[in-house]
Amino acid sequence: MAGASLDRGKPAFIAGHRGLVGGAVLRHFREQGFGHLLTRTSSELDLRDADAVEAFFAAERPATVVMAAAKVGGILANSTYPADFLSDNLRMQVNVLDAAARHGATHLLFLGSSCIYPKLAPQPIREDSLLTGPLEETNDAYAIAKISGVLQVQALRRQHGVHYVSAMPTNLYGPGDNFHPTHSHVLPGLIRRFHEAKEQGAASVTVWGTGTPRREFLHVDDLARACLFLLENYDDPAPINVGVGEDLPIRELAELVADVVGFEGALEFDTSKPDGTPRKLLDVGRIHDLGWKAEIGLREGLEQTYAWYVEQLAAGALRAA
Ligand SMILES: NC(=O)C1=CN([C@@H]2O[C@H](COP(=O)(O)OP(=O)(O)OC[C@H]3O[C@@H](n4cnc5c(N)ncnc54)[C@H](OP(=O)(O)O)[C@@H]3O)[C@@H](O)[C@H]2O)C=CC1
Ligand SMILES: C[C@H]1O[C@H](OP(=O)(O)OP(=O)(O)OC[C@H]2O[C@@H](n3cnc4c(=O)[nH]c(N)nc43)[C@H](O)[C@@H]2O)[C@@H](O)[C@@H](O)C1=O
Repeated sequence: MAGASLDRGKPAFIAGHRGLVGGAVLRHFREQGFGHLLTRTSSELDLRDADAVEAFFAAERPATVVMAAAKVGGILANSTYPADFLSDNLRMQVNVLDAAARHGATHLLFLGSSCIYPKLAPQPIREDSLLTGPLEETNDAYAIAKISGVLQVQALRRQHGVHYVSAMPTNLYGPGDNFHPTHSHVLPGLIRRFHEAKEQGAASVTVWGTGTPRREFLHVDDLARACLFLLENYDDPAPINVGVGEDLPIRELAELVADVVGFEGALEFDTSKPDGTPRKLLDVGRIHDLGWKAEIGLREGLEQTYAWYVEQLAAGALRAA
């Protein structure tokens, strides 16, 4: 279904603009001529605080909202802090989506994640797999919060006639990522570990799990393009997948990162760490049919991200995580 027209001159709120996704969306929206972009850091506006969110929307009245603020982390962070991942994300979503509808935001994009689908969903995963089976245990709390967001978008559309939509991106990477040694996702985690091993002349690098799970990786600049594309061209209650349509085993990903970083030692696998879901490849047929496709190849995206990481490290400008 085509999107209802969005006015790029009206105020647009990018929630989570200092994060991986929000940062890329902000850059893209600036380039695309948005005239009035609203941003707040979490210390300026804690989105878990309902009164503060209400006051912000009442004062600023954004017409468009991209909900890219969330408590986010890799497999270990998700499985260690499930209570925080559930309640922080529920609070932020409920506050932002309800206030948006109450204060006249006509367009909103809610970002979910491919982990909302059942652990053993048929591959590639279609949008209609949602709620057809048990979730992956390492991220079930986060997934339930995200599924509630999808339902909230659908309920607000039904009750208030707003043009709110939900996108389900696959695993993301790129400039602005969180490179924390234990709480990050696999790609930034490995970039950092291989880089440090190269610098220290280490003989081997440890990769978590067995190396057999398969994952798909989308560059965040591709996702940012998809976010605007969907706000302008998609107006449907069903969530829509955003991915590349190709995946690879973690072992091959690790070999690729080692090659890009220039680490020539051995790989070891720590099987005491969780593997997570065995495979998570999105079916991207629906978004392809609408006319959007990923453009940045994994090797090219990795080289660009590694160059960015080295530059930020030298400048002491990597985000605190
Ligand atoms: N990274 C990935 O691989 C994937 C991400 N996604 C989704 O994309 C969205 C963004 O993720 P990503 O950019 O990676 O996450 P990041 O951790 O990079 O950024 C999250 C942002 O959320 C903001 N935030 C967190 N807590 C609060 C709070 N209490 N109040 C206000 N703002 C807050 C932070 O703001 P501040 O910096 O000011 O503290 C931060 O900039 C999430 O919904 C996530 O589920 C989906 C699939 C994969
Ligand atoms: C985006 C997505 O992200 C998470 O799910 P995940 O796909 O399992 O993400 P991950 O990137 O953390 O791991 C992918 C695979 O890689 C392996 N792995 C190897 N070495 C490292 C490593 O060094 N760090 C990490 N994190 N993983 C490693 C790891 O063992 C696993 O097999 C959820 O939080 C979920 O909620 C979510 O939305």
